[in-house]
Amino acid sequence: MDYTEVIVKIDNYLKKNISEGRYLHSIKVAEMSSLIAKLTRNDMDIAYISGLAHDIAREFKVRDLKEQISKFNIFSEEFLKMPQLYHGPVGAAFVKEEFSIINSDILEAIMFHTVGFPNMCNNAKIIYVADYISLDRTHIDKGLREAILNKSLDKMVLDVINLSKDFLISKGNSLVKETEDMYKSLMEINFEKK
Ligand SMILES: Nc1ncnc2c1ncn2[C@@H]1O[C@H](COP(=O)(O)OP(=O)(O)O)[C@@H](O)[C@H]1O
Repeated sequence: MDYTEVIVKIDNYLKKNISEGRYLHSIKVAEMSSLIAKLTRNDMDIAYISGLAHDIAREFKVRDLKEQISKFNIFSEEFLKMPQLYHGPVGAAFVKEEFSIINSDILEAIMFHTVGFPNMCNNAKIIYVADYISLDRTHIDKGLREAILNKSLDKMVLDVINLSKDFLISKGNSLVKETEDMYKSLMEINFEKK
């Protein structure tokens, strides 16, 4: 895969098809993804491409998202009740079709970026964290961002799950099963073996 060519194609698509605010967010997530990949010794180009494309389907019509989610049979009932979560899997299918991207690390990262998934690959963990702590996210201050970036990748993910949980609880909502299961699997890896 020619990374530069793919980045230019996705960038051109985003500039034409999504709002300016969402485009700026996509660039910031791409930059943060690449930084996290560097810090955790993962592939920076793969992370950048995934971050850039993660929200490619965020502004698709709800009717289209609903129509396409039926292709996926891995999501929980709770997830399926929330069309605002569908843009991950639908976006992954879209980049495969539109840009012939077959790299599974990229597709998995786009697919699971909003709620995560148990045992997802490192690149997917990177995008999950980057989407929450990118520089355009005003609810994260510099100190908290730096504290998260100083941790191992799994502990970054655990921090983001905890922050999302607090946020959702404050709004009267809760984490979907995918995120809860990811939390449990990470706790087993990080703490049970001690
Ligand atoms: N793990 C989760 N469980 C349940 N709902 C979630 C979870 N993560 C995000 N949400 C909700 O899904 C919606 C979309 O989230 P997201 O795509 O991260 O928003 P944004 O447009 O800010 O990128 C938000 O309303 C958010 O509260």
